[in-house]
Amino acid sequence: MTDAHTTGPFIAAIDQGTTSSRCIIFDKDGRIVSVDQKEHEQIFPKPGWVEHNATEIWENVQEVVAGSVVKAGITAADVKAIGITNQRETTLLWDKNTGEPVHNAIVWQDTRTDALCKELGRNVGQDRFRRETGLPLASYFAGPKVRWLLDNVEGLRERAERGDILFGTMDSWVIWNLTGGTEGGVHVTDVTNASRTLLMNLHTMAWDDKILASMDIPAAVLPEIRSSAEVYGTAKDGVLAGVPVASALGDQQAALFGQTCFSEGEAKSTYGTGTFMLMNTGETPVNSYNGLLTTVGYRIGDQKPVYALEGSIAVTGSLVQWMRDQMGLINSAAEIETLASSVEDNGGAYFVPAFSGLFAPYWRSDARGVIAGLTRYVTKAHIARAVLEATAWQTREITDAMTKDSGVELTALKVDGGMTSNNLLMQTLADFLDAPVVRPMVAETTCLGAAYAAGLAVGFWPDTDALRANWRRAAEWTPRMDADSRDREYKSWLKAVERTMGWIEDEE
Ligand SMILES: Nc1ncnc2c1ncn2[C@@H]1O[C@H](COP(=O)(O)OP(=O)(O)O)[C@@H](O)[C@H]1O
Ligand SMILES: O=P(O)(O)OC[C@H](O)CO
Repeated sequence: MTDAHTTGPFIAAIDQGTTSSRCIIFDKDGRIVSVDQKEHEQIFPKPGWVEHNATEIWENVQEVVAGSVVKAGITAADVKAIGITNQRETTLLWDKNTGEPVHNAIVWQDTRTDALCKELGRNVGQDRFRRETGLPLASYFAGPKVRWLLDNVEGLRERAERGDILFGTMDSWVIWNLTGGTEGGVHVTDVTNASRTLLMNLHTMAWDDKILASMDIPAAVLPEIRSSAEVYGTAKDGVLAGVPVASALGDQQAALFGQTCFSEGEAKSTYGTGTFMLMNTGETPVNSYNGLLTTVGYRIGDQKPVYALEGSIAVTGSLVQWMRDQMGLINSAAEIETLASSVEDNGGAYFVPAFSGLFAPYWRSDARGVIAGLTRYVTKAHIARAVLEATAWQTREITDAMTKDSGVELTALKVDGGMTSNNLLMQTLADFLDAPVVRPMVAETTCLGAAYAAGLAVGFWPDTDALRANWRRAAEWTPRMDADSRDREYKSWLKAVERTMGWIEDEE
């Protein structure tokens, strides 16, 4: 039921994430009224391959939307808009006549397109992609995954060229289904999601014909690129039938929006399956010379797009999951804090979780995970500590690169995401960054950002200033580590990172 102090109307935000889908109902003060969430299967067909069943995902989305509406005790009439946010880059092709996916979705962590990316680099050139799209040529992004599907699913290329096949990241898939699917569903994506495909020109905000040709991807499969905050259509069926679908943002951009980082130089870091730090760089794209991505932060209606620099880390929370599920060293994610707190330090061990290669600032697909510095002294508690430190050191490498690229010194870091409930990790982060780390009252900033964008689109909130007023600090960690220890430990971490590189040979 709704909180006694909460009266409608409301905004519903759907977050289609890597491990789960959730729906959160928010009130006008940006407070959570209800939440419903459901996990989906992670499919690992081969080493380095990660897939999702998109039909399962759409069923889960419908379930959590219904669940959150029931828990809130409201009806569609109380909901002014639906906002969408999603795991980015995860790639799906489906048949527009049947609504059936032609293959499982290929997840952002999947490395099967490594060889293809190397080939494209040789034939087309790395620089061209960086210049036009803001991204390095890497298996992380959607474009090469589309090409892989067209090359590997029998008969697909002909169907795609005939115009029967639609491509989308999870935002497009959810919006198409929500707005009617085969019965007139709208095929759109927003600028933030499109900026993760390697196919959108960052300067024109349109699909880049030359890049499409070099990747051999037919334009017929592509969704229309729209802003992040506007009405794309209305929900056709289900408990929210008739409600406008009014925003879409990749989840990390949504978190930037939810953390109200609306001014140049403001940054946030989200600690979930992976970790993604974004800094608002204003209305002009900033090129990175230090391994970051240039991406679209958001675009509200027909206003100018706002750009961001991003540091992406592939493996953080998923390393904790791996410790739990594959290693059996902990029973729950939260237990890693108890285990790691039972020792004073890492016992000399450093864990570099390059499971999907290394993302920012290295972009090395030939790297694989390493635990360095092992001696018989090291216990599972030291490894637990090294696991948490890995997240903090990887963040430090990103903040160093951000400072070099933007010239902005980090004065404090706004954080959110599932891992921020770990106090030891947050303290370690403040220590390694030598800067305060602050967490807002509403830790669900991803959904909040999608709700804010949808609310702006339908006039539920007047402007971004009204949203800023909702941001409140809940917790803060300040640095306690001496500079000598920090520098010494950082050096050891960087040595361990070097050991991960070159593990995968070209022919593998
Ligand atoms: N107390 C904790 N300590 C460390 N990691 C945690 C803790 N609680 C959750 N996690 C990790 O956080 C991730 C879940 O966070 P969430 O923000 O829900 O992720 P996502 O949106 O990527 O699915 C999981 O990978 C989990 O292992
Ligand atoms: O679903 P998350 O929170 O793990 O986020 C995934 C990112 O969008 C990948 O780029």
